[in-house]
Formats: sequence, C-alpha cells, structure tokens
Amino acid sequence: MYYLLNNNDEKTLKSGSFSLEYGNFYILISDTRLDSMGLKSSHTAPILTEPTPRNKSRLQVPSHLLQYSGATFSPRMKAEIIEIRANNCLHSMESSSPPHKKSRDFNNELVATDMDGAYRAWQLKYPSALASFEQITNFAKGKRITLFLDYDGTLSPIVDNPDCAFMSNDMRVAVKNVAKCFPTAIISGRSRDKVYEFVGLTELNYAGSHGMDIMGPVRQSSAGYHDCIRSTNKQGKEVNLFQPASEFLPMIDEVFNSLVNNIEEIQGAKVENNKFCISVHYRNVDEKVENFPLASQIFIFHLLDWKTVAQRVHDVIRNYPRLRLTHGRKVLEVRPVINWDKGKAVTFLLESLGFSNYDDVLPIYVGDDQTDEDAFKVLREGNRGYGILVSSVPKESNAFFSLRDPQEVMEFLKSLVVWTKKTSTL
Ligand SMILES: O=P(O)(O)OC[C@H]1O[C@H](O[C@H]2O[C@H](CO)[C@@H](O)[C@H](O)[C@H]2O)[C@H](O)[C@@H](O)[C@@H]1O
Repeated sequence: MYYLLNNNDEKTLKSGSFSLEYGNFYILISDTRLDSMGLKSSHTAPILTEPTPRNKSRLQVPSHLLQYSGATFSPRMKAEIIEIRANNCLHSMESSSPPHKKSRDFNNELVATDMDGAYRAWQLKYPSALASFEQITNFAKGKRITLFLDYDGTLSPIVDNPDCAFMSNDMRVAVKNVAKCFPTAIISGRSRDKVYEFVGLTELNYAGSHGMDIMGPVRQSSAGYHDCIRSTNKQGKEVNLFQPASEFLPMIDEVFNSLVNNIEEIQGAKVENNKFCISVHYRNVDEKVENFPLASQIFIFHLLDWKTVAQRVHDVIRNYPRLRLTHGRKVLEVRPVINWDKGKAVTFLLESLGFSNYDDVLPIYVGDDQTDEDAFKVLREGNRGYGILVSSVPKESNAFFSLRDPQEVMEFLKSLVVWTKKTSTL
C-alpha cells in the first residue's frame, strides 16, 4: 500500500528514483518505508490521510509514479513528515468541530437551519432512545439491564473549563436511583479519582483513563487478566483493581511534564493528567491566527493557535512510539499503545458482574465521544446490547439509538426507574 502525503509547502522532493513537485501533497511513500522510519504506528487517527477535498482537484500525480522504487529520506524529510502528521492532526481537530446548530435572521430571531432537517433525517438511522423506549424495554424482558455511562457530555454538559464540569444534583439523584435498580458503571476518559469526585456516588463501579483503570466487583476468576489485583475501595470494601497500562505510569508522567512545558504557554490550552492518559485541551485556544507579522507571533504568546497545539503535541510524542494520539471533543488524548479501550472495559465489567452469558443481560452504554465508539461497537457486534449516542448534531456512530443532550439522558434514566418499578409490581 502507498500513502500520498499531504503538505501545503512549496518544495521539491528529489530522491534516487524519482523527483516530483509537491506543492500540495505530492509525496508517495510505501507503508514498509513508513514502518522502517518508525512512522507508521497503530494510531487510531490516521498518521497520513487521503488528500482533503480542497486539495483533491489539484492532484496530478502521473500513474507511473505509483511504482515506488525505494527512495531514502533525509532527516529534513523526516522532520517534514512529522510536520505533515501534525497538519493531518490539525485537519482532524477542525473536522471534529461541528458547525453551530442555529443561525439568526435579520430580526435577530432564531431560525431553523438545514441542521434541524438533517438531525431529523439522522434520527431515522439513530432513533431517539426516548421515542424508542418501549422497544428497548421489550427487548429487556427476561434480561438484567446493565448500565454503562460516560461522564463528560453525557452526565454533565460540556463546559469551557474541564475542572468545572459538574453534574447537576438532579442528574446525581437520577444516577443514584437507576443504580439501585441495575448494576451501573461510569466509564470515563478522566482519571478514576477525578470522575469519582465529580459523581460522588458509592453505589457505582468506576473505570477511569478510558477504561485503563477499573475498580469493580471482586471477580471469581481473573483468568486472562494478569494485571488484576485485589484491593479495597475508599469505603473499605474489597474490590478488584485492573490497570492494564500500569507500566506506562512513569512515561505518562514524563510526557505530561513535557506537554505542560510546551503547551501551557499557548493561551487557553490546558494539559490534564488522567493518570494512564493525558488530555490536551484546545477548546479555549484561537482556532487560527492569520496575517500577523512573524515577529508578533513570536513575541505575543496569545497569538498561538490550534496548529501550534498540534505541532507541539507531535513534537513531544514523536519520541514516544509506545504512545498514540486520539481525538475527542476539542481535546487530543495521549494514551498508551495497548489493546485496551472502553469496549474492552465493558466486556471486563460484564464478566466481573457475573454476566459472561450474554443471553441473560442487556448492556446499555450511553456516551457522546469518539472513545465511546469502541464500546458501541462491542455491543453492536453480535447484537449484545444497545449503544446510545448523545449528540445534538448528526454524526456516524456504532450506536443504535440517540439522545440529544445530558437533559435527555436524565429523562431516559428516570424512565428506566419508573419502568422497573411498574414491571416489578405486576
Ligand atoms: O470519557 P469522558 O468522561 O467523556 O471524558 C472525555 C474527556 O472529557 C473531558 O473533556 C471534555 O469535557 C470538558 C468539560 O466539559 C471540556 O472542556 C472539553 O473540551 C471536553 O473534551 C475531560 O476534561 C477529559 O480529560 C476527558 O478525557
């Protein structure tokens, strides 16, 4: 397989075997070559992507150049490829920022835009879990519902300051009540301690760091899970602690410090230590700084933008091939390259709860983010349960159903409680 690298630079690439202009993206490179350069990793986000639609029409690479015959790359080229990687990261940052839902007309009144129609059309594919409540509960008959809840954007609204993403008391009560009816777990990208601090309910199980830090019920068998140890929780109860990325802790701390040094001078940027992974927030950073003389960009720190964030993150993690980068909501997530994610955490917790047999259980996972897709996928495969995507804009997902926002999530949780009480008195 060959990759066509995307670059906006005006330079000429010359190699022993071919020479071509790459005004916008004219470098062809084989995947074996990328491997040998240590550039092709298991990153979830592609390191090198297809050309963007903007550039597509300008692609004029003669077909004979597809016969790559073994060019070597100078350190300068390598640096350029790292820059391209950062540029592609920037494209993902831009494309993961959906447009505003509403626009205003001349009278400053809210008018519906195409977005509303698009959302309704999208709901044909991902029906509202509230509108489909009966279908969900019909399927749950004879089964034990098990709930998995993401935190940010699902139980708490997205806010500018990650330290202030508090859930409402009403939501806390709703989660507490639902946890009395069904086994319930929170699976968050935050550190486990932090998300516990926000939720504050002892009756739940918690998985932090995108599932890489699970505190759950004592398992009867830990077969296949070598990093599983017995521990006690804050209430003195015996629990199982599963931390499959524990060997990465020193590396994560080191990278966290480098990122803080490199990123936090960018106004609005924030680096969050989530124990087994790191979040680099750019929600409050200027998206693009243009048309400023170079000197002012150097001396006035607040002129740094998303592109700078992407470049600096890549500059730091290029030295750590065992770390990868994924994208969330205006956040870059640095995490260990291990075969573990929120989907695996769901399977682990189901087994811990004694539900290895999927005929007896209906897992429901509610989440809003890219990392929740791994859990949706696990449930979709083999029709094991339902993923519910929380989103107010249309997006492709492995979920079955949708809810617009945390308010609707709360309504859904309350409906589950009412339904359980009704069915148990029948
Ligand atoms: O898995 P989650 O519980 O959804 O955690 C994912 C990340 O959520 C947080 O960041 C997001 O929410 C912030 C507060 O609303 C918001 O400011 C930020 O832009 C969002 O990306 C959290 O701070 C991250 O550490 C989590 O990884």
